Amino acid sequence: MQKKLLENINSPKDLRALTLEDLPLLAKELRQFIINVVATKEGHLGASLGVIELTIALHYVFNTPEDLLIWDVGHQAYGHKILTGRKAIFETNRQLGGISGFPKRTESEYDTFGVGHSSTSISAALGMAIASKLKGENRHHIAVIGDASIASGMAFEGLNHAGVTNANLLVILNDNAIGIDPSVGALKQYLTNVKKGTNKRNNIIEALNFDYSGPINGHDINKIISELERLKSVEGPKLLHIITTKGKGLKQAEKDQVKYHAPGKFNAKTGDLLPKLDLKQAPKYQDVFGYTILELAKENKKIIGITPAMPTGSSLKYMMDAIPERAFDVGIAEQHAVTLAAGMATQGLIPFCNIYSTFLQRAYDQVIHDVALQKLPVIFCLDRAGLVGEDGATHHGVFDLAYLRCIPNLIIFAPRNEVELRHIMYTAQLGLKMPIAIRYPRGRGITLNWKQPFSKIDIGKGIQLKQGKKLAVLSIGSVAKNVTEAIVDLNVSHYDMRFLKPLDEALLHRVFKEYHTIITVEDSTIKGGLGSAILEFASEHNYQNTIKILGIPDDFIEHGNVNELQKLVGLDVDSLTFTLKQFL
Ligand SMILES: Cc1ncc(C[n+]2csc(CCOP(=O)(O)OP(=O)(O)O)c2C)c(N)n1
Ligand SMILES: CC(=O)[C@@H](O)[C@H](O)COP(=O)(O)O
Ligand SMILES: [Mg+2]
Repeated sequence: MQKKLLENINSPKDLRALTLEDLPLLAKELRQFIINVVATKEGHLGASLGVIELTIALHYVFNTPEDLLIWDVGHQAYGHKILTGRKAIFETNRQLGGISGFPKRTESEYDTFGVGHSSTSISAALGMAIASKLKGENRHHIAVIGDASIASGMAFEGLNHAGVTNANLLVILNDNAIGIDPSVGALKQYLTNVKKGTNKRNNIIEALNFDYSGPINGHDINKIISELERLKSVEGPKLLHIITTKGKGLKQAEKDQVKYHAPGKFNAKTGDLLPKLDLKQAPKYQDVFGYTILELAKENKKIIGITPAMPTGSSLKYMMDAIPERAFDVGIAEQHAVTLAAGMATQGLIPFCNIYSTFLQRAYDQVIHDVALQKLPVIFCLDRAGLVGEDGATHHGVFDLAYLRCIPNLIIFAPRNEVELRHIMYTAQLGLKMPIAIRYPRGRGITLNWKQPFSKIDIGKGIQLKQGKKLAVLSIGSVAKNVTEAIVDLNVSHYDMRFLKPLDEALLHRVFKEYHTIITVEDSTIKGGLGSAILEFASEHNYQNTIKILGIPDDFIEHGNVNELQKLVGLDVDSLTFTLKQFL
């Protein structure tokens, strides 16, 4: 009978008791374990399958958690979670109340740093290494970072600093030549040349004062272990370059690496994706963006599309395929994406800069300093706004309304459905004299016949969706759908504000005069968003109405599916009905 290894491993101590000869079998079991769970529970797949050997080797060679291991982004850390005491609860991955899909400090002492947004690992590991030195503690600090993530500005900042320290820092560059979509940029070309052996003499890592080793085969567990053992005694900053295959061990995942980054449910035995029910469904917002920008760009030659590393996720891919000279994937470089768009806008181009709401947080200064301050008409399309679901606290797009509202010269719009998204994209490219941020949610909308003729939206105008007597509900964005359902049997008015900025003050004066009670609803933090704007309006105009703000509480919201999370924060249909009834 074949030995079973994984079932007896509850911590890296158990792993270290195995012989070197055992490790390939363990790798096989660990891979299968991940495949089996992700096939039914969903999650990120390819990245974890690609680092199975590395994960085992790291916990085998280093004395974790005493030695500090940091996974960049963390979507590749499933093997790490399973080997560090979370095997039995791995089935709860990304589910409400279950473990997080990313390393999280409160979850395990092996998760030394909370991650989710990319390219933070080198800075964090360097910080820890400097701290260890100052405290007189002798330990290793290891950052594992992918080829797409290391191309980000923040990773370079970390490397640049580390190179003038003698910190005990090991950076492992996991090079699989792909991010979510194929990696881009000159660094990718450079790494390809290193792999081919044509660039050995001109090593930018060594130029940054790092001890460089590699590239080595990241699936050869013995080789990695012996290299890690050697590096343990090398002083100062060092970088090990390993070559891996994303999705390693599952044929389809190796072949279609984009799809199997996070494939949804699939057959664990065959690897085939489970067929989706062939229902007539409303489109995903991202697709409405993708098809609409392409449609507009065919007519308006000034339109440019920009995405920082999310061509598939944002659906800018459609334009990249059709008009490659005017659609750019700039890699994981949100700051650059924004300022690039600003530069283009100075020259009369019309850039649509599509960034997930959560990732725009990284380019906040660029939005203020490079775009709004200069009143440059960049069109920001903020996808994945609101609660995104299973990715959880690191990825919810719930701060955008608050962090954007305080910026002068910026129009802020949230479509309540896909048709409104189309119309505002059309409106924005007609020649706004200032920037606009359009924020819309993850997932599908509500309109089957979404491809309606374009029509211009009046900037700063809200609309009334329902007339009632007892109170007024003001909502913004796609949460309007929940409000509409929640008030079917209630005698209340409902207004879609559409614009957070400029506010429709004429509409608000009418509402404040007609209704004593006003309830605001937004799928964004209640600190600083629509509700706050309405309170400010009331205060400025000395209105004494009762105002209740509904939205995301002042807390970080965990992972779970969107319906569960909406319930948790009181934004689902039943909760809204219940709350509104209290005010009738
Ligand atoms: C700041 C930021 N931008 C974008 C993302 C979305 N994202 C998650 S993983 C990923 C690709 C990472 O590629 P790489 O570093 O090569 O790791 P791999 O998936 O290949 O292991 C991207 C773009 C993110 N997590 N953080
Ligand atoms: C790890 C990461 O940041 C991405 O893979 C993210 O999970 C993508 O989110 P979407 O599935 O919403 O595109
Ligand atoms: Mg990669």
